[in-house]
Amino acid sequence: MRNTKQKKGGLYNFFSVAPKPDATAPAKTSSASTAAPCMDLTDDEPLILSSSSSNLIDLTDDDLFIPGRHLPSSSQQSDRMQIDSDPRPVARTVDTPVIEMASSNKYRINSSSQPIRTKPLYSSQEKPRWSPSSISHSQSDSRPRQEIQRRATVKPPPFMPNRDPLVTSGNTLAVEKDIPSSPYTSRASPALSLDDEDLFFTSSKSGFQPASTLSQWEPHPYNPPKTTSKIPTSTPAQRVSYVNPNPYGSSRFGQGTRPLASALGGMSSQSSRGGSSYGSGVSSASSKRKMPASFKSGGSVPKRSSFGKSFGGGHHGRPGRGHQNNKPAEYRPTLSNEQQRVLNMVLNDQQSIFFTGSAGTGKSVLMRALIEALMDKYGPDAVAVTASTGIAACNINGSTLHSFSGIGLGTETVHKLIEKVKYSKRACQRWKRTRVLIIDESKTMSVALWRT
Ligand SMILES: Nc1ncnc2c1ncn2[C@@H]1O[C@H](COP(=O)(O)OP(=O)(O)OP(=O)(O)O)[C@@H](O)[C@H]1O
Repeated sequence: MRNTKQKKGGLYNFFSVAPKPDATAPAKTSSASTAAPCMDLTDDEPLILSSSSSNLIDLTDDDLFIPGRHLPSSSQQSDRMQIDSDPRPVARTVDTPVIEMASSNKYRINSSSQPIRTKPLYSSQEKPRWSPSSISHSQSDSRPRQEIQRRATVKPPPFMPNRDPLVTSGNTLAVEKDIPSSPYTSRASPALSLDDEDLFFTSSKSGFQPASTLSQWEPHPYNPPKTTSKIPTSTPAQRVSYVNPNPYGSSRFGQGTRPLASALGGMSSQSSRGGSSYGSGVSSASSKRKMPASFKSGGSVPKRSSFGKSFGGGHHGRPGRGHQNNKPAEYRPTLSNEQQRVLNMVLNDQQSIFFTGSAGTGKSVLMRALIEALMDKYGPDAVAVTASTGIAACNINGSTLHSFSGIGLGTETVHKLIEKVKYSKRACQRWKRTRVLIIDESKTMSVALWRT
């Protein structure tokens, strides 16, 4: 980068910015041009005004390129111009502000010697050299600061997102220096591939930490894994029993745990067969997999058969026989006399009843007591716990009446509904083994369905 020292031989567009002592003495400008510091404006370099050498630099719109005043010196080349339009004394401009302007603000002289200020043009390879830190001001300058700033203001270049951060060198600073690189385009961003078999692991080729070092992995306290394997530990107190994430749902929920089971130890039945509905390459990934130390202690996951039992094997929506519910015991208040009377009517007298009441009268408490007592008496499969809506069914850990009965929407006639139930083998089995049918929130059922 050239400084503002005078050059004997102008190389490019060489402008000597000197004070104008007297308009009537044009010959003196020639000597002033040789004595005064000069400024070199090239195509490649920004305009630099150095204060260390007490150069006179003051670029304003009034000072530049007045036609008729640009007198090419005979001792200089044809493209060497002298500007003597500044009437201010030299002493005033000592320690002028240091202004670094971008190359886009250079001036060009056309054939008619008219100044043309070109717009900032940045090619795809050129880096913008604008920076607000490149503008500084001297304390001894007598001009208002706002004026200096206005003159030194350089319009920043447009944002170019696909460009690399500009590497700074020398005195040139760049506005893109602090722009963070995009993680999608940065070459330094390591590749991270995720699939069901590569949980917690990254490719070693990417330079990431290998998964084998993640021995201290622990689940997030706010999102603990609901399904854990039976991990044999030294003390029985630390043994983690199997927790059913959805003990009241159907067996379909058991499938959702297999990816996690695969991540835990790859011991699920489906992973052992080498097939997975969550992507290919399971067997190859399993061979390369290194489990964290916390999962290396021989954890096993129940197979498909036990899954079916654990996850609500009973199609009535009740917990299956293999279910082990670790939920805390519910609060079971002692039944009142009225509640106990209804309970006796059902259990002892075997009456079909319809009990209702206003909110908070203990209907749900009585319902839970009835279900428990009936299951103890007739067996879990003989008691069908249903509700007219899904939300009500979830509240009592049951299923909807339509789902249990297999009648679909239940809008057909009785004969057609019977044929539909007969067509479903599982529905027929449910009806055959049911001895007690409980329907919660039966008020919301349609009258037509009641009559049916
Ligand atoms: N016999 C009882 N002894 C003590 N508390 C009871 C008894 N029966 C019900 N409760 C309490 O009364 C409250 C309301 O009971 P419950 O939810 O069964 O009423 P509900 O009729 O089902 O209300 P809703 O119709 O709004 O569902 C509950 O907090 C329940 O614990």
